[in-house]
Amino acid sequence: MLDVTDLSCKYGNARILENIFFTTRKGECIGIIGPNGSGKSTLLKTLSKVMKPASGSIVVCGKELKDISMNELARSMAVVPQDTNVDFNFSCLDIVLMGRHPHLGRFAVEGKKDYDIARQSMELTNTWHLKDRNISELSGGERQRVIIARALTQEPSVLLLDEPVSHLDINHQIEIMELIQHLKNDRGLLVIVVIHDLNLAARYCDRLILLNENTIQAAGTPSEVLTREHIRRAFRADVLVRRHPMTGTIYITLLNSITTTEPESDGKTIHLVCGAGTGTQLMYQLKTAGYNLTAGVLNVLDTDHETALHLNVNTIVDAPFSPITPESYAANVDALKAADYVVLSDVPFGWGNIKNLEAVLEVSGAKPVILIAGWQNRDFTGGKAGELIQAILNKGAVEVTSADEVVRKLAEI
Ligand SMILES: Nc1ncnc2c1ncn2[C@@H]1O[C@H](COP(=O)(O)OP(=O)(O)OP(=O)(O)O)[C@@H](O)[C@H]1O
Repeated sequence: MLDVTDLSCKYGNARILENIFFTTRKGECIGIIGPNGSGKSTLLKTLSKVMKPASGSIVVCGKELKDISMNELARSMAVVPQDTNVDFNFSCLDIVLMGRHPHLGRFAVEGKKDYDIARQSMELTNTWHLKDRNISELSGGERQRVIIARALTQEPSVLLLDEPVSHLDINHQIEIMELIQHLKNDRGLLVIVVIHDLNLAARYCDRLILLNENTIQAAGTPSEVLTREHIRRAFRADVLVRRHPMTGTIYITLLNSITTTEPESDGKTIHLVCGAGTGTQLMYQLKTAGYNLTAGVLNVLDTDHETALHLNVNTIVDAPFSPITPESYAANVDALKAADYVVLSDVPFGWGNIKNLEAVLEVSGAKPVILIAGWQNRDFTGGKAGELIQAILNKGAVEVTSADEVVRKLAEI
């Protein structure tokens, strides 16, 4: 529907984009993402013929873009720019009706059909109540929605939007993204949207194009593109990428800007005994502090096991909900012996994981062991776990109360 082959874009001699290839289909939403200055708006301007490409080809609905007149293009493609400021004193309805101009004859005025289409578009974008207001008096979010209504009034088959939700509150953000979903699903529009919010991109876009370093760094489905590694490289940010249990789409949590991460360790190794989510914050903080981390024994599907996978922590695992096997126990003892320090989270102990305490006891006294307080309330073995922890403390383990304190304590050792 809109196919791009070997496109490159320049401002003067400044090379902005090159080697851009992608194809699109009717009824899909493509998100253009990337760090500031990576060329997202430039790409959109080139696709909409506002800017001439330095080289390459853009084909819209089977025809080379360079051979399509602006008026003809406006009948198949509508654009919602990043800056929706309008300096004229037009009513919102007048602005929306301007979307009909490409369809009208040279001297024709809008008729009932045009009004009906404009009204429909304004109702879809929840702006009909603003029809008599002066566009220059609207809030940024209201104006954005009016400009989207104008774009829809063009009855395009391709809709390009440059950061359409940047001025909107979260409710209106979802409203616009759901409108986009409706337009592609029910009207078969191809939507290409520049979007900064990676979570909205993951949720509403079928495919993403990640621009970085003058070209496409990654393209594909949201889960193919929004990996920790891709985000790290493009945005210089450390994130957690997970699948949302309710929406089923992936979501991203920002952890840290990479430039602020200053390792505090000399590459020492810590073996972490944790489980049931008690190790998640610890793993992240210890990794951020620069320690090499191992963990175990964890059950597959335990929250901490998932975190370990995200953070590339070498982990000894057993099957979900299974007690620790002799093989895992032996591997855990080996990992404990190989580590410089041992950290024991405030994990609840039952008969399934009590062997982890026996393993820690085996190395206690030989190396620093730090444990997080709270075990007294988390002993589901009728006192056996408490006895083992007391024995570990008797061998010189240090008890602290938080993950932050673990990091501080380790820095002191
Ligand atoms: N008119 C112009 N003349 C010269 N350089 C420009 C022009 N417009 C943009 N640039 C430069 O081109 C590069 C890409 O800009 P562009 O606006 O396409 O990036 P973007 O990815 O949309 O950024 P943002 O996320 O900040 O909106 C930037 O380095 C920018 O400074």
